[in-house]
Amino acid sequence: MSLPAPRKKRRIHFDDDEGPKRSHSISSSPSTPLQKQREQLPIAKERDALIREIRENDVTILLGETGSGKTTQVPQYLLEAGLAGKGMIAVTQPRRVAATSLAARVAAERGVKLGSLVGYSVRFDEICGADTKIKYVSDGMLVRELLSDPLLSRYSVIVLDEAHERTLRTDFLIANLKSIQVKRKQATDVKGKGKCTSSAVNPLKIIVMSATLDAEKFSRFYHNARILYVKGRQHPVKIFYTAVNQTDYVDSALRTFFQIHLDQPPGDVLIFLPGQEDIESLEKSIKMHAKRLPVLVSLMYASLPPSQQARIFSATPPQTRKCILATNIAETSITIPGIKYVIDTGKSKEKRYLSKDTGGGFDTLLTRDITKASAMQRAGRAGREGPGFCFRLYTEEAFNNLAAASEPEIRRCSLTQSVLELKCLGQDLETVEFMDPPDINSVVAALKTLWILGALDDSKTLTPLGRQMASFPVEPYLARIILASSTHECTSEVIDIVSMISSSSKLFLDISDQRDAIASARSKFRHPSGDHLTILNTLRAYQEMAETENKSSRKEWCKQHFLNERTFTEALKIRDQLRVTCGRVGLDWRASKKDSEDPVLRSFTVGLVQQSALLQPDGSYKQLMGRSVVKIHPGSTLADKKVPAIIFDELVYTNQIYARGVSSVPRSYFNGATPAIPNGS
Ligand SMILES: Nc1ncnc2c1ncn2[C@@H]1O[C@H](COP(=O)(O)OP(=O)(O)OP(=O)(O)O)[C@@H](O)[C@H]1O
Repeated sequence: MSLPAPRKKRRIHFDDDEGPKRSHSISSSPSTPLQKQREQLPIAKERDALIREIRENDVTILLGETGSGKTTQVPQYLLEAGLAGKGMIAVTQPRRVAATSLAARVAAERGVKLGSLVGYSVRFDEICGADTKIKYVSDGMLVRELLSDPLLSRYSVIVLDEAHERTLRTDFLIANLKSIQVKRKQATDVKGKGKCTSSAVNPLKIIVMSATLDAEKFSRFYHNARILYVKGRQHPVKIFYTAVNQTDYVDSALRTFFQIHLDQPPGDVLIFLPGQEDIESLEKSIKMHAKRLPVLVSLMYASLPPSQQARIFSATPPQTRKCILATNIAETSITIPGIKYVIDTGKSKEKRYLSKDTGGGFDTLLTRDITKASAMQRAGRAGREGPGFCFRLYTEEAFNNLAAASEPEIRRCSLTQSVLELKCLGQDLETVEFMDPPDINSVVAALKTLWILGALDDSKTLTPLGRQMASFPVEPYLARIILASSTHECTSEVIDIVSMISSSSKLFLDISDQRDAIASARSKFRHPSGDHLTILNTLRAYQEMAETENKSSRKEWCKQHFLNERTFTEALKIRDQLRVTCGRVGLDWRASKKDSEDPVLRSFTVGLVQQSALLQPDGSYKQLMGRSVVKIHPGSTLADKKVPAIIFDELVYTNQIYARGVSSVPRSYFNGATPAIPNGS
């Protein structure tokens, strides 16, 4: 893509185009002790009143501007006031990066080692100890704890942070905490009368927090709970809108970045874009134009490995401006030191369930306009250490027309895992009191999937297999594959592949101008049946090499084969956890076959029966269960091949529907795979 020189041409005009003045400087001094910083936060003035209210009320809804100090301070106030009692304080976060970085910050504020008094727990990673009292936890992890401890008896206080995001897991917790609180209260009353032996008798306090929340709605749900407002923000953020709407938001972001870079005082820049592709394209353009003007570009999106995401928090070298290109995963909760300028494209990707009626039957990501709540959260990432500036790449009128808040995930995402989790708790999605009830079609689709996987019987009752599936920290279909591998005696191989699939980073690096070199470097791993066994071959080759080679040779080996080493390291950690879970459910993960091709593919077919397609006479592939015609993704080892039947990990919806992570299987594998599957096509 050729781009105009950003400075001279097509300057973007903002409504107040004087822009931030050069005289602005960041006010906080690096030598300021953390304690002093704490005392200066707006919430500090309200500390005593807050504690009093929380002590008196079972549920508190707390609203305060971004950066006012809710997330880092409230848990510490609770601890200092003795409200944790003998239990712990959990603070939920919709995103893992927020949970890990907040725990590190609060541990530093208290002068303790991370994992002692303050810890965190996110999927596949936990740093906590016996003396942990404040635990930052992803909402998904707290849901998992619920499965083994239905009264969450280890916690005295649960803080639901960033509740406005209304993730499926947060909604799940909002609903369950309401009934848990009643049960624990009853237990306390009974114990008071000397009749109870339960240890989970301490009452539970619930605190719901956000900067952008429909507080009245939450209050009504929790029996008119008390709403508290923390006034004020620590530093101002000046907002600029474009004079006219921008059609190409990547190009506009590029030009706005250089307007800041060339004209404005030091300070790092955070740019919000919808997805990885836009981020990579903007990264290239910035690097191309910034040759003589030092810019350090860092990236932040969900599929980047956690260790790489963490780089955005590292210090900016002197005389350099850091520019972080992020999706909405950097939108809430986190403080990125140095950020003074935010550029908001006004777009994000939103997960949506495409129903079978529209040719789907799967979750997909669609680029959409953000909401007012998101715009405010994005602006709030500036102005955390000093005055900040937010450049919105849309007009003020467009902002006024944005929806106030996004539709809750429960109304737009696949519910399969949630239904399974509720079943394990003895509940039904249809009968649980949610803040917003789910769409009945999504409930039916989830029940059907679980029945096909064998997690539910004909009367929608949880089967022993379903309970085993819920024990695994992966999607139900992957858990089903692992359990099927026990029958086919290939659990070792299957867990290897499932771990690689579950890793958050892409294994195969794709560099468009080196396609031939890539194909030849990786040809030795290629398995004729497709991607699943190719992944296994690649992992085996990596492990064999890693046994004898040092760190730098391993890195070189990965580079030569265009592979992402982080995928291997992350997958090996995930594998450890899956092996432990196998042990817990009585499965021998060491089970392995010499010739594993057939058993592995049979196991995968059991879990992927809904993610399969059959070759049609016209050469296209049609979903076995569903109406979509799908194409094999160009990145697959089976791209352009015609095989009678395929199974795949996921569907990607662009201008076509692509199947990704594809293997070829004989049609006969589907016979009897489930009672609902028709024979052949
Ligand atoms: N990692 C960090 N490095 C430097 N300062 C930090 C860090 N974390 C927090 N702070 C400081 O503490 C302030 C309060 O942060 P906190 O996350 O508690 O605010 P909040 O009210 O929860 O905001 P939000 O709603 O945006 O999450 C920040 O504005 C910043 O000044």
